Amino acid sequence: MIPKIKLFINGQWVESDQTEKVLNKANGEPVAEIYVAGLKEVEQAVTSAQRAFKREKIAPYRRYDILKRASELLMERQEEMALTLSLEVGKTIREARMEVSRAAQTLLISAEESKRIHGEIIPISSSPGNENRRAWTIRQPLGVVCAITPFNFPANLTCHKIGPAIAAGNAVVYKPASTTPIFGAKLCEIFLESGLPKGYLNMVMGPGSVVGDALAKDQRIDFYSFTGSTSVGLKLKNSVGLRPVSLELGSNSPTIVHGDADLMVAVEACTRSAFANAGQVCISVQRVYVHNSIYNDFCQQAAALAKTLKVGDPLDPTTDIGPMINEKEAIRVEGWLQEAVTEGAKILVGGKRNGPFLEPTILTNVHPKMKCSCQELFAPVFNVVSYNTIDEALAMANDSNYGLQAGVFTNSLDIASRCAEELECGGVIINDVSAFRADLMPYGGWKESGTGKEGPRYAIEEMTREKVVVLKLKGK
Ligand SMILES: NC(=O)c1ccc[n+]([C@@H]2O[C@H](COP(=O)([O-])OP(=O)(O)OC[C@H]3O[C@@H](n4cnc5c(N)ncnc54)[C@H](O)[C@@H]3O)[C@@H](O)[C@H]2O)c1
Ligand SMILES: O=C[C@H](O)CS(=O)(=O)O
Repeated sequence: MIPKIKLFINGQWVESDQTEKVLNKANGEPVAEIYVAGLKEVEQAVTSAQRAFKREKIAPYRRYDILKRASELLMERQEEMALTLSLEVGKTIREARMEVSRAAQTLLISAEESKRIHGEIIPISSSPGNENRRAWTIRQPLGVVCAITPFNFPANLTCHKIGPAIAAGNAVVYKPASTTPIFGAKLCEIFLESGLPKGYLNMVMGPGSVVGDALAKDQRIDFYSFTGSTSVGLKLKNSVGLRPVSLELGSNSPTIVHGDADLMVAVEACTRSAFANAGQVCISVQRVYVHNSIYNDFCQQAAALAKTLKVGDPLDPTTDIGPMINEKEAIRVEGWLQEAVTEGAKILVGGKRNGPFLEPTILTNVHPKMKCSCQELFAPVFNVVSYNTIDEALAMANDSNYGLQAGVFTNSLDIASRCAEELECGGVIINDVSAFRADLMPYGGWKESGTGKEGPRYAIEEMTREKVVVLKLKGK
């Protein structure tokens, strides 16, 4: 008997008129049944959040306690949560355990940041004629935050929204991806147990085109924190009007491997990272630019390493690569690979599909206008392209509609400094791949990779607003 998962509204578990199955992504078997929100439940969830926010403000020290406790409870349930992620996303159990511990860290960082939200004293009397005035700023929560998350990291990316939102004093209406909602429901259990007042967290599940659209249209929501594809993010931004929105969107991230790099370090990092989470990572290694002096060795070593990686049951601790989110996505990528080969690309290793499973694949002889290069692959595939000068590498890396993060392997400080300054993206990772992220660092894209920054401290800034207060003293 598979569990039936209810919506979470105003501290209560709520049924609706419709249900949908959540599938095990490796074998297609149902692992849970979720109640799907209708317009009525969406309305109730937003009402609950707004009433909670108006009913009581949670003092920062209590926000700290609640978030810290939630982090502890998440770690106490790590194995259960990792199994959930492995089943509903298809990520390997090793990756799933790692994600749960990162999510717990994200909540802990949010807890710590809840104690550091403050304004500043404005030296207003330094402006002539204002000697008898005093001024300061205060930073206040926005009110109701809508958190919409993608399928690929349902633990960490959800905690990157709910954690800062609560740390900042907001109430939350949360919509997980309809394909991977189970973790989110368990997170609501955790926040209930951690003492979060009812109504401060509400979860509605269901298709983005219905539930997501209804949330976008609800004028009572003060801020949207969206992570997902560029196309959906743009649609949401166009729906919400003047209300603030944070968009963490797509990418086709580059990594440059210069001739002076430590070859094996770069091969290991690029190859293992490109295939992590079956390549379904926004900052995944997709375009690798290698100096021509080491290009052949890089390709040979990367192909050899790729051949050793095990594709299979994500619950098997020896598996390196699980299935993609569904067979339709794997077929999309298979089509892109065939198109690339028709246009002259070479499959160095991999390329075969078995249902939702795709072999780790490396492409060479790729042209920048091929979909495998210029669009977001979001699959266990990466391209290797050679270059002669760093100018060429920078030009190719920047030749993208996206700009999330980039990696650069070099032992030259001058090359590293130049890349840091000239790469057009939100983050440059020196001597590691584009896919590096520490959860406390500022994180967010340029161009079509989005707007706004995550990382608890930065998300809190976006989920609060500053007000200046000026006091005129009675004096002379
Ligand atoms: N930049 C980042 O931090 C980051 C992180 C992870 C994933 N992503 C991106 O997410 C994408 C993959 O995730 P996905 O397939 O779940 O993305 P998606 O855009 O299909 O869905 C993301 C979320 O939006 C919801 N949604 C769909 N239509 C909506 C609408 N009309 N209104 C409101 N919400 C709607 C979905 O239900 C889901 O919860 C990739 O493009 C990836 O790059 C970005
Ligand atoms: O998919 C992109 C995410 O940002 C990955 S992570 O959870 O931040 O590592």
